[in-house]
Amino acid sequence: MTTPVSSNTVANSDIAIASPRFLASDNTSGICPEAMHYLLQANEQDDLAYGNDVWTERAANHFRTLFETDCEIFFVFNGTAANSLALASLCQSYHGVICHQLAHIETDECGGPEFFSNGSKLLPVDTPMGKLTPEGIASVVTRRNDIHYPRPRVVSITQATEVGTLYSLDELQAIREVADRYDLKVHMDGARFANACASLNVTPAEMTWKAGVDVLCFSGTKNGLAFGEAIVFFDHELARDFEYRCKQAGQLASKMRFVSAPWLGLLENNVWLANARHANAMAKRLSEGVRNIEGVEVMFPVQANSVFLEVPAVAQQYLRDCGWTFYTFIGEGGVRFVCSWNTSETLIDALVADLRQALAQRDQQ
Ligand SMILES: Cc1ncc(COP(=O)(O)O)c(C=O)c1O
Ligand SMILES: C[C@H](O)[C@H](N)C(=O)O
Repeated sequence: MTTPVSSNTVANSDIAIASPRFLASDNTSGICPEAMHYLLQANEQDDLAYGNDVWTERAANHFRTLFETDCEIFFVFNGTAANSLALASLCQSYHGVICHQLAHIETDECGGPEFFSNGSKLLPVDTPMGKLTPEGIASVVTRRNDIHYPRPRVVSITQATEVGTLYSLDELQAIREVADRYDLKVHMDGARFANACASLNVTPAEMTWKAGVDVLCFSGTKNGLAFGEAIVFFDHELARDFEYRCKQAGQLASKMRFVSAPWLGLLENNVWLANARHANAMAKRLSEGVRNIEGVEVMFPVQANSVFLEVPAVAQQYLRDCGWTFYTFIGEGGVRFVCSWNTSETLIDALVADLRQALAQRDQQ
């Protein structure tokens, strides 16, 4: 494999050095200007600590307007904390949490949900497209009813899923119906909630409490914040004492205003939606750009901002040599690219060109 001649390689002495290009995750993006504006605004003067500041109240009230209901909001640092603490508030240690086998809580949170719930067991299900189904949920609940097996208590769904697919409102409703049948709570990992709303063109209320979701973990990190996730409880009883759980877990920031205020940058003027729409559009551009590249396959329907591609190993190395960063350990293998609020058309077109070059070179070998 000769040294790549991608546009991204800069001749430097006798070797070409590719500057890194980031599409491995929406976690690599920067802070969007609107969020930065409020971060600086919150820095203009001192304020009360531990969430008692005016910015945290403003942001929480904005969420209640956005979700069209009197929900309870808690701001934490990252998604693993959000999911782990939310799940811990929904079940006891002897309960089980039904999730997809590709769920982030199962694959990428290092046992956080089990740890913070003092032992609630994740009960993974293998169903198509990274999505739980009513039948899959029922199969877990009815699998056993003896005292030796944890009692299923929660259904955890990820919207958009870890493989970039979406639950329709009807599918969410069907999951709510099976949850009611078996007395289960519904948790939504909304790491890419904004992308799902944008793609389905539905309101946050329609995709949560109106579809029977009890608690949502809404990621700001992946939508343009430096960090920060909002845990949104639609059932006040489930939120009882949750602030103590956050404090004990080290998730109560003393200068909470710097976590909450940037959310105003996303929530005002629906910047969260515009950021998500852009990321989704870039994912679509990528998936359409590679459609006619012989040897590259799109593994899942591109319904949000993630694109999973089957790419031959030698071509993967070519991409790495061109400076592309991507993960291969998520989902069912393949190469994952995730687009963000700031992903440019130029970057996407450069990736498509490098992929085309990679496969052309492979075919010449
Ligand atoms: C589906 C999903 N859920 C939750 C998270 C939260 O993870 P983190 O703790 O890295 O913020 C991520 C991370 O990107 C994710 O992809
Ligand atoms: C690597 C990890 O899964 C992270 N949540 C991501 O999606 O990039």
